[in-house]
Amino acid sequence: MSPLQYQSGFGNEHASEAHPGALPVGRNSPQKVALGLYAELLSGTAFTAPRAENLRTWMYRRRPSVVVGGYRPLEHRFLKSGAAEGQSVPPDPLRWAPTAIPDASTEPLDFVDGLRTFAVNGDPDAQVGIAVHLYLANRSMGRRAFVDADGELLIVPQQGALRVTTELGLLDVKPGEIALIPRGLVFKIDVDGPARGYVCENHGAAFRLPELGPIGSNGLANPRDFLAPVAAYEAEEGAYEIVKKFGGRLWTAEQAHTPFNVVAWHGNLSPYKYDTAHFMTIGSISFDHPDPSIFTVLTSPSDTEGWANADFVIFPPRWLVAEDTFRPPWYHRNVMSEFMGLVTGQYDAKPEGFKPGGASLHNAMVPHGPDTEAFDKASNAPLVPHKLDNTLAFMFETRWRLRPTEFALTGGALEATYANCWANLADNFKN
Ligand SMILES: O=C(O)Cc1cc(O)ccc1O
Ligand SMILES: [Fe+2]
Repeated sequence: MSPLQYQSGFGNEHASEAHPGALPVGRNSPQKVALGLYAELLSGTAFTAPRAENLRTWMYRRRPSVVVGGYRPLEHRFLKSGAAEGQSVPPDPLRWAPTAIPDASTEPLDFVDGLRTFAVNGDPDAQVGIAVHLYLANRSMGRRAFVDADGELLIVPQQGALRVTTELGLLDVKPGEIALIPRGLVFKIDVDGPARGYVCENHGAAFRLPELGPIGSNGLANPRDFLAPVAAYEAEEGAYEIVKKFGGRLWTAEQAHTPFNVVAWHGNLSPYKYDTAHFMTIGSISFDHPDPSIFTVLTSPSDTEGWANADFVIFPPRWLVAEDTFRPPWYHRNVMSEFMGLVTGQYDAKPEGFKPGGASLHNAMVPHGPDTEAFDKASNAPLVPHKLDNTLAFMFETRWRLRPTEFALTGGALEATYANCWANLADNFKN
């Protein structure tokens, strides 16, 4: 397959047409759209949201989205939303081993079937909070499409490449890259083998790039490295199943034609892919371990400045050069709640116990930090420049306590003995 084409720039007013002349010029809704198309507006923010935050896109398509059969409930045992669907959470640190991707011959799973919610907070009806899911997929969605009215989806592949088909075009996304799918945009995910990864379903304000403050006008995730699709539509005739997440539940409807029938579009509400290898990482060049906010790729603000509904933070390959410094993360308790995953390699605070495809949750005010092995090693390591390489961990950090789901607590991956990783931290006090 030849590489896909993209348009670059986070939040840009993108414009793309798969047929010349399909995009109206100088207006959005002409009396008759060119080429017999219908105009349809997708609004990701209230019409009257401030201009700097306003998100909307105009689509010019072969049939508008109203042409769909009625929705019926669709059961999904493992998909949960909002704090109310979480379990009461113990004030312990929690960690999970990787969940295996089932074999396609015994348990066929597409991206939607394979969603396993691990932790929830907030309430999708109140547009607050997040849900953290794992996905396990061993087959393509094919003629099945998904649309999430409850939130935007930040997808972090850990194993297996994804072909993401959206109303606005195609994205190829592989481990090390992420995809961002706006709330309400129809998409499907096809795979070419077993696939696994993490999803942050964001019920709150759309993810955006963080302010840079004194860092200046460049750095961290640069806007131009976010790639939006170009317009593309499916030519094949035939029906689709449309699965919609709406009010914490799944619904299914039959549509006699493809939802991927947008011939042209323009606007600033679009899906993106982003390669974390392009993240310009900043760190200490003197001493001390800085706060992990320096690794923020995207942030979803809450109504209180600085207290994010969700931050997406990565721990990519980087140099450690700080002098007279304990270089891994410090021991700490945080009012924010920290859900972590590992795409590849090792995480310096937990070199052995935290595995790619696994996860950890350090909820509000739950103490955590380097395990005994990491503490001993880092306390005695020569402080020469050291490259942390071949690694990618990440964190979904949120101001609201994350409640694990029943699946997370009883599905078999929870480590009963996680807290033992600190048990041998001795009292070394000498007076
Ligand atoms: O707990 C963690 O491993 C995440 C984390 C990393 C870091 O460098 C500083 C603080 C923090 O919470
Ligand atoms: Fe932490």
